[in-house]
This record gives sequence, structure tokens and C-alpha cells, in this order.
Amino acid sequence: MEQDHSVLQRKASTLVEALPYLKKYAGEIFVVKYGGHAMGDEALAHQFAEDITLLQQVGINPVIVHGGGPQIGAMLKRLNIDSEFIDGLRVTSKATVEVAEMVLCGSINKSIVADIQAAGGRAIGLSGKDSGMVSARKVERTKADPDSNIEQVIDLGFVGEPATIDIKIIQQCIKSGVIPVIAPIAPGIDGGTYNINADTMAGAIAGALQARRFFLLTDVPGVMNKDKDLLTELDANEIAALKADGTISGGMIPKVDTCLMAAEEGVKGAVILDGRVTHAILLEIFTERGVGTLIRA
Ligand SMILES: Nc1ncnc2c1ncn2[C@@H]1O[C@H](COP(=O)(O)OP(=O)(O)O)[C@@H](O)[C@H]1O
Ligand SMILES: CC(=O)N[C@@H](CCC(=O)OP(=O)(O)O)C(=O)O
Repeated sequence: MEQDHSVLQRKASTLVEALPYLKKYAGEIFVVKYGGHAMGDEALAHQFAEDITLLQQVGINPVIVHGGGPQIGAMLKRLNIDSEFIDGLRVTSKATVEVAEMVLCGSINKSIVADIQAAGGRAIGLSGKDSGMVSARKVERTKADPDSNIEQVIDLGFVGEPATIDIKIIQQCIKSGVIPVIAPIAPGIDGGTYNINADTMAGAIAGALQARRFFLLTDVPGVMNKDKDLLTELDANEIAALKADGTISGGMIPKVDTCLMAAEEGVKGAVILDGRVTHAILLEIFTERGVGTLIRA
């Protein structure tokens, strides 16, 4: 019987296509934001861990920052704690931040680490609290009152954004061949614990590390227009217009903002892409056209 070589040939041609990229990226840091919606499926989670391990094996230095919004939401519901979002940020009471820390630094962080270990890689779970990596400042939001038009401060509670980032512990992990897996929880300058949007945390870390690439994995193909067509590239002006007319809303707001900030800080490729697609990261890195939305400064 004649053998069908087509599958092998396809694999070989993909590998040949990938070779120039492997050389180009060897020794570079890639920050990957792994979103709560993208990690819902167990098989995809294992595949994500395998892809990350493969990147490390070919000489790239992956750094993972993860979310877990839906998982925090589910736990809050079980505990009968109400939760609401303003501009993609969870209003965070004292009780909510306790749950966020438990879910992010506990179950989610450890399950990503375990998946990477099972895939043959080495990983360590950290949060902004560990080794003084991140300190947070409280996020301020204002909104104009529709009647008086006077700006009013909205209190989001224990929602923070990175104020300082010390990259030493991340660099030490990379040097030791260990993949850092970072949860978006950090101590405030006031001593409290702050819940940081994972996109914001990831972009700040990508900027501080001067990462070569920054990937935000989510549950949509990228940024889409009103007709649901994928927008393959966006700059700051286009993003401002899409936010102003409401095309970009909710959880997509912190994503585009953090990509812009990372790009402005020197990250060369900030991309929002679909974490539900098989081997999404590999397709983005090792193909000429890539997938998702590339954000330019
Ligand atoms: N213009 C847009 N294009 C794509 N998604 C958008 C857009 N505007 C808002 N979104 C919403 O942003 C969501 C992704 O953000 P989020 O739910 O916070 O994901 P994650 O958990 O991956 O961080 C999408 O599922 C979609 O509902
Ligand atoms: C302040 C804030 O909104 N924090 C987020 C942190 C987790 C997160 O960002 O998770 P995803 O990336 O899965 O959305 C939250 O509480 O949901």
C-alpha cells in the first residue's frame, strides 16, 4: 500500500517556514497575557502549556501573566458577593479582593504552573507581591454627571495599576530556565492588597522587560469593527475613534490601552489574538501574516 505523505509534508513545510523566525527571536523575551476566557477549555489549556514549553525549548524566553475574571466571578457568585464592572474593571471591595487573590494566586496560577510542568517545561508561580516585583497605586476614574456636567470621582475600591515594577526576580527566573507565571495581584503603597486588571499588569511588565513581543490571548479573533470584521492593525488615532464611537468597549478597553502603552515603551509587536484557536501563539509567531490585531504606537 502506498503511504500518504501529505501530513508529514505539511508539517515539514510549516517547520521550514518557521526556521527564520526561530533564529530571529532566540534569546528574546515574549510576554503572553493568558485571559480567563481563553483558559476555559481543559484541552486548550494543555495545548497552551505545550506551546509555551516549545517556545522555551527553541530559545525564546516566555513570561506569562494570567487573568481569571470569569473564575473570580464564579467564586463570588458561590459566595453570594455581588460584582460589577466599570470600563472593563471589576469594582473591588475588601471581600472581593480576598476572593480575587485566592482564585488568581491560588487555583489558577498553580494550574498553569502544573500544566507547564506536565508539558516538560519548568515554571514558577508568582504575583506582584513576590520579591517586591510590583507595587500598586489606586486607580482613579471620573465621570461627568449628566445633569450638572461636573466631573465626579467613581470609587472602584481596591483596583490598582502598577506604580513600580522590579524586574530582577523575572530576570533571575529566565536565567535559571524557569518560566515565570504571574498573577495580577500586588501590594499597594498604603499596605493594602490590590486587584489589577491582568491586561494592564501584562502590558506594564512587557514594557518594563522591553519584551520583543506582547501577546494578549482572549476569546475573540482580535479587535473587530461594528460588522464583526477583524481589524488586523490599529494605531493610537484609530483606537481613540473606535473607543469614542463605542466599537471598542468593556474588556477590550484595557487591552487596547495596555498594548498602546507597551508599544510606546518600546515593545515591538503588541498583538491581541484568539486564544481559542489551536496553536494561536505559534501561528502568530511563525507565519508571515500572523493572526489577530497588531497595535502600533
Ligand atoms: N471591538 C471589539 N472587538 C472585539 N471584542 C470586543 C470589542 N469590544 C468589546 N469587546 C469584548 O471584549 C471581550 C474580551 O475582553 P474580556 O472579556 O475582558 O476577555 P479576557 O477574559 O480574555 O481578558 C470580548 O469577548 C468582547 O465581548
Ligand atoms: C480590576 C480587575 O478587573 N481585575 C480583574 C483581574 C482578573 C482579570 O483581569 O482577568 P481576565 O484577564 O480573565 O479578564 C478581575 O477582577 O476580573
